[in-house]
Amino acid sequence: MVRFDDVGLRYAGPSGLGPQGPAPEVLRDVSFTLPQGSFHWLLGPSGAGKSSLLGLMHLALRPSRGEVEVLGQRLSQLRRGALPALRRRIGVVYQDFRLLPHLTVFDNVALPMRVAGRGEAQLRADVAEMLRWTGLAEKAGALPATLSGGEQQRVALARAVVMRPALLVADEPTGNLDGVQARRVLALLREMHRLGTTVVVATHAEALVAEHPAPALRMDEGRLVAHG
Ligand SMILES: Nc1ncnc2c1ncn2[C@@H]1O[C@H](COP(=O)(O)OP(=O)(O)OP(=O)(O)O)[C@@H](O)[C@H]1O
Repeated sequence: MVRFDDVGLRYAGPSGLGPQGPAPEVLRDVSFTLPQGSFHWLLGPSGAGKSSLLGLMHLALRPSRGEVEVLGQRLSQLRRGALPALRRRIGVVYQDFRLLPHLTVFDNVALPMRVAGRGEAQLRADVAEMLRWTGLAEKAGALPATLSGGEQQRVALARAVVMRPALLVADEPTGNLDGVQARRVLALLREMHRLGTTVVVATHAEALVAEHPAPALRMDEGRLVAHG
């Protein structure tokens, strides 16, 4: 479950100021609840605040005001030391993949498990399963630069879900892909939803949204203008 209650966000330096004085609020009065296991599109024009909203959801950002609750934990009440464990339950996929170029496909997908200190036997089994699921078993030893965009995004998706997150957020995950590859990535995101994960996908791809009707959060100028 994800709950935002009257959330505001400013990108300010430590002084609370932006370059031109008090930093403006890029998110304002945002309130919504996403039930566990739901699938939502996150829509809105460029600059509406979609990435900022996702950044709050996957705990890369903290709200300037209001409450963010993710997977039953209120951020305002969370001890700092508890943040990494909560983050591990959230998978993130970005438009630009963000793979580590010097690591193989296998090692990119294995990274979250290594960071979490998982044993090598479990890691090998889980990574292999994720590579099969994303159709990349043959590419385990390849470096990201030798893959197509669609393949790289599927590696990023495998890495995002290898820890079996309860929440998966994707920021324009199909923005750099052609129609066929975009559909393939979306099918995997929907499969995660079918398996019980809460999924939120920010996109400009109206055609993809039309093909896959689902509830949507719609942002405009930092406000949530529709939810349903
Ligand atoms: N790190 C940052 N520092 C300062 N301002 C930022 C930062 N990131 C985003 N913003 C501002 O916050 C507002 C919302 O940006 P955001 O990236 O969340 O929108 P978006 O809907 O995701 O846009 P797009 O669809 O183009 O990715 C914009 O005015 C943007 O300039």
